[in-house]
Amino acid sequence: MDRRKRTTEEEMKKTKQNSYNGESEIFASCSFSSLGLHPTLCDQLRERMGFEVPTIVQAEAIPVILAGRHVLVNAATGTGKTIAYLAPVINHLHKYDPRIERSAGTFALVLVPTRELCMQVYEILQKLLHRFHWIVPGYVMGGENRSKEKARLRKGISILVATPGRLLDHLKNTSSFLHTNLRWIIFDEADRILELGFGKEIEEILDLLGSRTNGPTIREDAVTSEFQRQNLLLSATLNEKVNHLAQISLENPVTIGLDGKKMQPKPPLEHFGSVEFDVDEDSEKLHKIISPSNGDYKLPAQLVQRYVKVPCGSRLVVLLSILKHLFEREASQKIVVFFSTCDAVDFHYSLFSAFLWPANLHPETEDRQMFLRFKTFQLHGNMKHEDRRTTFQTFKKEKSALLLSTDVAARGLDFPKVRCIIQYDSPGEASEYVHRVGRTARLGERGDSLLFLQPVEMDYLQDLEKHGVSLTEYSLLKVLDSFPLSGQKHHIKKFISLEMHPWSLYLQKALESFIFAEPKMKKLAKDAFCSWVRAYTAHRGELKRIFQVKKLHLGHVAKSFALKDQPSLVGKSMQMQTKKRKRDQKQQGLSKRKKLARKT
Ligand SMILES: Nc1ncnc2c1ncn2[C@@H]1O[C@H](COP(=O)(O)OP(=O)(O)OP(=O)(O)O)[C@@H](O)[C@H]1O
Repeated sequence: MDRRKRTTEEEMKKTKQNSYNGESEIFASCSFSSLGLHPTLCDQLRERMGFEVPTIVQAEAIPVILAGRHVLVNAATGTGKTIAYLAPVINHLHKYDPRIERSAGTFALVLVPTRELCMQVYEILQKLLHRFHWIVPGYVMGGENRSKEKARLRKGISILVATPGRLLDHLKNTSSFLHTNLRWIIFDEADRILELGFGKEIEEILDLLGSRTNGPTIREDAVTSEFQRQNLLLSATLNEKVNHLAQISLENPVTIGLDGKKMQPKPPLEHFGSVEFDVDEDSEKLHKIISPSNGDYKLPAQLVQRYVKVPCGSRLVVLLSILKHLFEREASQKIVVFFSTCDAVDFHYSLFSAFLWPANLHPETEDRQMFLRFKTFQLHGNMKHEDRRTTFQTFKKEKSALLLSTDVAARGLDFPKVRCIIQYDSPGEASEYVHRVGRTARLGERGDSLLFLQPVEMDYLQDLEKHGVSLTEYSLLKVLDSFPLSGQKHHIKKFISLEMHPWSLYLQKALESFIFAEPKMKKLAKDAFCSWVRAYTAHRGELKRIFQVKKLHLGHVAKSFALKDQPSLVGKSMQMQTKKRKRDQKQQGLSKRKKLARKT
């Protein structure tokens, strides 16, 4: 073992002893300077960012990264992974003598899955580099103006944050993009980058940058750095694909946050399709990596996780009632609601922004008031780039607001003070559940999450249990009982069903009348209905067994979009699915009847 390696391991041991002293589950009991960071950078962390001490993941990762090792970090959401990789990179760069210059091009590359995360990391970089003006931060990402990006790359960007598609585009087409000095490649939210289908782009990027550890022979046009390469991979959840990326990009990595988990030998080559590389005994030893499928996901300990069981036809009234209840109970708070499709976000956003209290409920007041009286924002991939950017920035600053979003906001985004996450449409993969709820309860703060499930979807709880995620039931009737009807108090018997609750019936009727009277809303509702059904059929693997469209009553699904009647499902595939569902239902009915006949 060389001296550098030994020192790193000793430092890690020391850090762990310091960190896990029982004082806090989030912060370490050491200082940033004791980790080896330069005093100016420590000042910067304290003065510009307000960070007095490192988090545990930072205390573990920073010395290892400073020592030049490749690293795989698996730590819970909101534990400070961004600083864990940015601080040591900046520390190294600011020490170069002579000082690095813009004209030397890019030294560090941070790859992220979404534009919002790209902006977020870039903004943190700007703050951190305030006193290091010679280290230039920059970003390239989908949706931005290519020629402006080219111009910025030509001038030189020392630390570049990028989404994979756009980066590859510049690597191939921007000849002035200088990366001969590249030393670090960092994959933030590594698993998501791969889930989004960027696997091929990533392999191509690694090849073009000459950074594939033992992949196919490096391409002739690949430019290798004069520096020793150091690659870092980070995520709160890992999967099989990350295993592969780790194998082709990390060399003898130090794993952080994977203690006690089962190590998995390198899988057979054919498993990864396009990738072929030689396996010898040494590399076999080097490339041992976690098998996350066997492990529990890490969730913030203080997060309170609940589920609510709601029949399909009552979903919308329950969502509106819960939101109203939560904001009235605590006026100043932020909530994020996750939906499965862009159309669903559009519909609910328009509805929440326009729906008024029904006129007959408060006849004494002349002006009808908004049903939900808090600022509402929407975020999804079909929005204009500029609108996405504005929403992201504004919601960040708001003290009290609601964000309706697709999974575009599920990863890495750090919206301060989000108090509650509602998963109105279930997330699918358990890892996605973990990231969605990870937008709250960040850095030891309080946080609640609520998962909507239909009675036919309850098995999903078992799927989450397999990953160590367990939820308790939310008591909904109390919330519904708290709404008055025309000034009368309704005395509800405890056993009344949700669908028959007077408040549910009343609100559903009001919503349906509202949608019926507004052609624009009706169109949005229909579109949302169709894409929701399509998304429901797209669940993969094990989850297909739980989320079966044929178990749904499409009339009730329509009700959840405040539609009185079920719209025709446009598109051939949908028509075929409906026919199949009806056929299946008929057959099920027949066999049930047969069974009954046999019994009696
Ligand atoms: N040492 C620190 N002291 C105080 N706050 C910190 C410290 N480090 C990071 N933070 C803050 O903690 C929050 C979470 O950090 P960050 O977004 O890096 O978490 P993460 O682990 O990357 O989360 P995710 O897995 O969701 O991407 C941010 O608001 C960040 O500013």
